[in-house]
Amino acid sequence: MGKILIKDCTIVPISGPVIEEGVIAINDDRLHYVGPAGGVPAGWQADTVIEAGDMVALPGLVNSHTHAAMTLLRSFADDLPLKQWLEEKIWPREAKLEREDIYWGTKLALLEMIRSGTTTFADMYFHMDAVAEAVVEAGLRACLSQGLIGFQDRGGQRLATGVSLVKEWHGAGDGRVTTMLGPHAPYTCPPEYLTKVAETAAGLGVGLHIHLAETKEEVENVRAQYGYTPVALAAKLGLFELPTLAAHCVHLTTEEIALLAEKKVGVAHCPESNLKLASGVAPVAAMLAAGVNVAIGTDGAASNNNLDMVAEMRTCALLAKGITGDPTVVPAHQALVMATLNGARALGLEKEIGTLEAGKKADLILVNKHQPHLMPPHDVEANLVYAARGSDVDTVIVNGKILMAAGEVKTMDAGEIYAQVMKRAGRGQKKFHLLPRLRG
Ligand SMILES: CSC[C@H]1O[C@@H](n2cnc3c(O)ncnc32)[C@H](O)[C@@H]1O
Ligand SMILES: [Zn+2]
Repeated sequence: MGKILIKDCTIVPISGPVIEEGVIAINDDRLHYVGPAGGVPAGWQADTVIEAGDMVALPGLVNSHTHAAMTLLRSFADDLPLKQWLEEKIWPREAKLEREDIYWGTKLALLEMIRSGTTTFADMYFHMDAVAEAVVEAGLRACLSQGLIGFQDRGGQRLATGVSLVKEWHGAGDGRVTTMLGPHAPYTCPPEYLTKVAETAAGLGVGLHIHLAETKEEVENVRAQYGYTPVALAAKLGLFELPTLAAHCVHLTTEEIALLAEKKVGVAHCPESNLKLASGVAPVAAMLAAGVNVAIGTDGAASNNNLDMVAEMRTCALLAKGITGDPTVVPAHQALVMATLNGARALGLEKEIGTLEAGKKADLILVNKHQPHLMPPHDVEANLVYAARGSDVDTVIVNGKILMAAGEVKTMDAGEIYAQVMKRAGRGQKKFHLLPRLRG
């Protein structure tokens, strides 16, 4: 790690106004100084100097809801509604995935995330020890939950696996890995099981990561079966007494929005997945107005179909305007806050990451602004949200370590990952052919 000095960049700290010709000093894993040139203490000597005159620095993006290893199922099942997509395509294929498949699918996801500026993500899937291993190796930060399905007779066994993940991996990778328990959804976890999971999480001192109110059908079915909507059921069972990260929250009443705000539930808004599965459009403007902590997630690459948080920010802002008929909702700064600080808060990490401030962990990205589609920079934040692309990210630093410099990922072998994924993704289905130039 050591000392890194980033010189002459435009800084978007999120916590305050944009700083032109700024300087960022990093000391091991933390930000030592963020501000105008001249503010670095005299005699402070860097081991690495990054000349960043062409760059915009901002906090690393936080993908608040994904299933990383679903990169293996990218373009495997498209143009279907959620229930059919899950029941007829995804779950039968997932049942055949082995631990090593998930490890390599996650590696591919991490490579995609690093290259598009995500430094932290919340993940819910199976074989999460393999995910944790991949995260520790790649250098990213992640909040990991074993996905728990309570129906069938293996709910107890799955919960035990989730508990082991917490005990064995919480704090791993110099604190970069944190954990939660991940009850999948009220339609796959009966109330007694949700209660048991919540009690277990309380005992472990961790939060919950759950899919909630994603489709109209879910709301109607859960209400018909249990007498409560998904949000009301989760509240009644005490889930919201714990830190809860709720993915989607598309179909909500005004009362439920107020409840999510009161209980400080972190909402992972996944606009592109919701659009593609035609699940609906989450009431983001209303949630923000009511004080709900709304973050942004991509969901998995099988429903998005990418993990590009720069694109997701843009979709989030545009969709909120389109659906309300009000162009003033979710302005650029708000979209950036959602993709950084709100994401950090939803994962319980707001004291450590989410803004560029001295004392916080050194998780940041540099975006190359010297490109035709980012000129002129009348408003840097607007350019980042409305004009930038994930591929504009040049440099990624997590916990004070450079993971990507000048577009080159330092901690991963892309050729090996592509070869492994091509071998595993089509197993038992179809054969993929790897071009010679992609072979490891
Ligand atoms: C139990 S591990 C996670 C589980 O969630 C599935 N999944 C992926 N995307 C969605 C979504 O949008 N709604 C509900 N469930 C989803 C994934 O395939 C895994 O089985
Ligand atoms: Zn999901």
